[in-house]
Amino acid sequence: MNDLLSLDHVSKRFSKKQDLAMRIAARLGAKIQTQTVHAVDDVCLSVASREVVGLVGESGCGKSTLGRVAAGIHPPSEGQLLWQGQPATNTREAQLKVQMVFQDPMSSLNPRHRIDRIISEAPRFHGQIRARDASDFAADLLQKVGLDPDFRIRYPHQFSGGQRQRIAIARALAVKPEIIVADEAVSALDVSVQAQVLNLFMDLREQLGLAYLFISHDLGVVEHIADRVVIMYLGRVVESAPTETLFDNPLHPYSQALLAEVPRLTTGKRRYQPIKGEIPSPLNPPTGCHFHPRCPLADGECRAKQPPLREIAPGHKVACHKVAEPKLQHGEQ
Ligand SMILES: Nc1ncnc2c1ncn2[C@@H]1O[C@H](COP(=O)(O)OP(=O)(O)OP(=O)(O)O)[C@@H](O)[C@H]1O
Repeated sequence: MNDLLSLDHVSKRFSKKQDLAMRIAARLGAKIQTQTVHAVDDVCLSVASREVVGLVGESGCGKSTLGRVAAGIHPPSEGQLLWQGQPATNTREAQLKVQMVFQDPMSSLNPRHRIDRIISEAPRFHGQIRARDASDFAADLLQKVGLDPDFRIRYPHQFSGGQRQRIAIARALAVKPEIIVADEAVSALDVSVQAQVLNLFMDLREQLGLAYLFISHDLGVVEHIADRVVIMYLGRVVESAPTETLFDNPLHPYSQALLAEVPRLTTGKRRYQPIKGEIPSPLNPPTGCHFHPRCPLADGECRAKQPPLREIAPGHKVACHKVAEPKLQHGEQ
């Protein structure tokens, strides 16, 4: 498959906001050290045409930040974005090719604007449609996402959560993207509505040839929708594999622990130990392998050395000192 979007050794750091006490102390002349949050740390990730990549990990591991970097909302602190192999940051077209759908459509849809304005705003701004075509344009997109075209004259508060998420999807589609970054896009919806919106994502993939970076903490949803799964832990990718491979044979102790938390998924499969302890602070990440303080296999090497992400089978990459190198077949280099 040809990669559309690639994140090449991308890191994203934030300066931690100072709380009130720190700001007052700073005003009084105290020397306050700025703390740095290592939200995303040296991540390589790609999304191919029509591919659904599931991005999974506990809260705070950097999924949303990575999604925002992929969608061009946050510039990376290090590394770069490539669109079809070319640096993407300078071309407006490349930025429009990746659109984002968020968890809470109520806060991302302007409550004072009519739906036709919300949907047509970006393509009008970018000169893709004329003002007089905006209403028909919105009606057409509403139909594409399974809503009544007459809804275009209504306001966001007049819709249910599932309908608002469809409107957010229509707005994302308005600039003709090739990749949608869906950030916990079904997490706030009831289970039956979740299934409908997931089906809509899959229908749009068929109809429009879309690819997705699908961010979710819900492994059940990811198993259902993704072709490939990327597991993040404290800003780094720890494992990446085709979905079936990852669910049948997770290799990283963190991936195994995540799967152990979903009983339905482990039925009839190998049993793994659930994860213990809290995710450490990205302000002061552990040395070596970030997962070592919670890992049952950790030893001195894990505490001292960061494991590289190695390809141990075609398409299956893992960053763990304890996963053995694959044995070379006779005649292989
Ligand atoms: N704008 C920001 N300024 C400072 N710190 C931030 C900012 N955005 C995210 N962070 C921090 O970066 C880390 C990763 O956050 P992020 O939201 O990307 O994780 P996540 O895996 O998506 O978690 P969640 O599922 O809870 O959203 C967290 O420690 C978070 O507090």
